[in-house]
Amino acid sequence: MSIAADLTVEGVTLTAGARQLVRDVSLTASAGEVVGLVGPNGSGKSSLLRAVYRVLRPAAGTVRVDGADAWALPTRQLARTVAAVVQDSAADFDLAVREVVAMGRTPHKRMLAGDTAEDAAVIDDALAAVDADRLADRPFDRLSGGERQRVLIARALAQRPALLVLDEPTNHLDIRHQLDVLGVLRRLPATVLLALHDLNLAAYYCDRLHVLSEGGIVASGPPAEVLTPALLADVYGVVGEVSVHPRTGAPQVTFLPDGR
Ligand SMILES: Nc1ncnc2c1ncn2[C@@H]1O[C@H](COP(=O)(O)OP(=O)(O)OP(=O)(O)O)[C@@H](O)[C@H]1O
Repeated sequence: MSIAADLTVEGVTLTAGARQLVRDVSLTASAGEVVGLVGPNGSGKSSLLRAVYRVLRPAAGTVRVDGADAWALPTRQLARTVAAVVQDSAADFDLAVREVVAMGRTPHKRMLAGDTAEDAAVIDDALAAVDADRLADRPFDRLSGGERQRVLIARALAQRPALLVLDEPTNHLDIRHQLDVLGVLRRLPATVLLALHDLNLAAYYCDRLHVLSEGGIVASGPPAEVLTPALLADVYGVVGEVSVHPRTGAPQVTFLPDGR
């Protein structure tokens, strides 16, 4: 298995009953890239991510991971390759934090095998990466929203995936933990596809962005090419200025709430 996988989404259409959630979407994330999905509420980001981590089967189109049809891979092979951190997962585990993170090792183990020293080290690393080492023995279901989110990210890291898919991973996190988590994702060898609402964080941490609007992709490319005042007006209906931050070199969006 590669350390980082190539993701190719081609012509994907997603439906729920008669409703079309996403239509004819194509996008790529190359090995090792951090690729952001941005767009207004209801534009189809979560739905598209669900098709990639194999929860919502495309009505048309394909999702390929290193060339293989993700929807045809054996479950165990998929779990060794792709990890997901989803929105408001109904993860009410009656488990300690460390046990939740240890679940990330399951795809790599034989049935009923215990944790090896290597598993223990990977779990320790994952906990430390999200500043959750101090939470290791706490019951997961008593954690705060942000603490839970960090533990679920640690579980995904412990899976050592070649493709990591995250839906709003900074949700619930304070600013320091937002920056820390995105920094960790940035440094991973894996390919990362994530939905983000904060355009300044997306601009700083993502190599490329795909902008979704009403179920379709309306712009794709490096943040500096994609995030323009015209796009902010067209897609979000807001007035914003975009400058290059003098120290980070990343595009920085300033919103002008009253259009001034
Ligand atoms: N199972 C479903 N049945 C009907 N409509 C659905 C279903 N799942 C999603 N939708 C609709 O599809 C559209 C896209 O939803 P999705 O959750 O993908 O958007 P999103 O871009 O992730 O939004 P947000 O930024 O609010 O999280 C929305 O209009 C949503 O109401």
